[in-house]
Amino acid sequence: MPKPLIPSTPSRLLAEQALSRTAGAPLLSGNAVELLIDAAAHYDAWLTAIRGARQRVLLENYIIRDDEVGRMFRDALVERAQAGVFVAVVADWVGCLGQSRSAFWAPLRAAGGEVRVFNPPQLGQPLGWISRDHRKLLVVDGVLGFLSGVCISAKWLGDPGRGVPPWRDTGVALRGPAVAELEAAFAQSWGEIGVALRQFVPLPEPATPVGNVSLRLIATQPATAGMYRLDQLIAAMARKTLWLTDAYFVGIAPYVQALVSAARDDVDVRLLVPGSSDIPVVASLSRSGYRPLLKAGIRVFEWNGSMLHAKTAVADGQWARVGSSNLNIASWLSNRELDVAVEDAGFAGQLAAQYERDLDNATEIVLAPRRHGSSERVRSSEERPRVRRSGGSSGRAAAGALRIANSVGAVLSNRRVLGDTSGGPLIIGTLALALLAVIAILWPAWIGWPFGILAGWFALNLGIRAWRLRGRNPREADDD
Ligand SMILES: O=P(O)(O)OC[C@H](O)CO
Repeated sequence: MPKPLIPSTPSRLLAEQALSRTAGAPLLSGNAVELLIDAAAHYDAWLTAIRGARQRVLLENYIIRDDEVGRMFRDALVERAQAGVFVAVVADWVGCLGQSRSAFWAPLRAAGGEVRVFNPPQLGQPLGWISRDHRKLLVVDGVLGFLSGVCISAKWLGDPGRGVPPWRDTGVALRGPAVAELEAAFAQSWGEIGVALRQFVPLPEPATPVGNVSLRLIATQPATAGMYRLDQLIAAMARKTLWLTDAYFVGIAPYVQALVSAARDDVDVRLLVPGSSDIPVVASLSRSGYRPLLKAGIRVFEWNGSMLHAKTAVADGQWARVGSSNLNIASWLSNRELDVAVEDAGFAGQLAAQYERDLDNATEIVLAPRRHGSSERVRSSEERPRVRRSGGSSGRAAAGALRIANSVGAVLSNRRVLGDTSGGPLIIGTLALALLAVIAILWPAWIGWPFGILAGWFALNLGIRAWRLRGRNPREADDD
């Protein structure tokens, strides 16, 4: 019997306080939680919920693609809007870039539905595009809610015709008090883009709780870092096991250190990542971070299917996290994300069992001794099956760029000890800077022009921002 992650009173009260403050989210009891595995199960559950909506449908997703899946959702929303149901959709501008155009939503708007696009590029915010709405959320009638890693695109279903299996992804269906929090999270995104969400007639409280699961709903906004701090805290609190799954792992030093410390305390720490990613550059950056994990005794596995897109964690068979947050700096610090942290042995057990099933289709990465030379090399523990994958695109490259900058910055400022793991990003950084140096010496105008244009662009944006803020009192300006 594993020791529980959160022990009995009074340590429990202290642990709860730490978890609530860190996550910025209270513990909500009386919920029902259902685990959803892979996109087909999600799309079935989501479409059934939408088609059964009687009063309101709130949908927020990073990617909604104009393909057979996207159109199925749009048509279901149109049908509900025509029947008088309030339908509101938030889609992310970067996530949907090249996936769906404004015209895709014309039938829904014509039916009375409302669609808002999160954070398109705008003057006055030259770096504003970095912050994305990465949530995957659906709430129907204020009683049934979903959050997940799954976007709305046929890509998640694979391509049976070409032998591409479906992507591995994870989400949950929620009933109970958590659903009001989901609506509040949606209302916050909605209100950020335009006029606030209308008030709905409150539904009568069910006479008895719909379930007995306690959880925290963590709806992060840029720089609140609730999920980052919670991930660190869980690594510090785990006593027996910490099993992580992530699509775009780009470990930064403080988090890697938290995992290393847990492993050194004999916690069974495992990390499952894609073997074949839709964003190969991020996979390479993930790999370049394996060595310190392996050296500390953390077990790393690469999934052998088409693409592993899930973002989950399970600790000590007691605590489980599911949602949209990847283990990288883009998710932790600059996006709007939505995750649920469940404190329930039954649910955590289900997620742990799924983890073990996933490992059956994964290859362990190990440190193997070299024949000549001193250091060990990172390699697969076995011959791997070749799997076809479908293509993809994403802003997670920004996390990769940050990792390169992090490693190069560490060398230049001498501010942390670099393990031999930083070699990959350092080589990329070295080549990029050497290229820049050659261009600057031989063709200075090639550097001068872009620099001049960039400086001018920033000046223009800052000027516009200053102009908009003129005459406002400092408190209003702070709120902006
Ligand atoms: O950002 P994620 O983790 O939702 O991944 C979306 C990818 O861009 C899919 O190609």
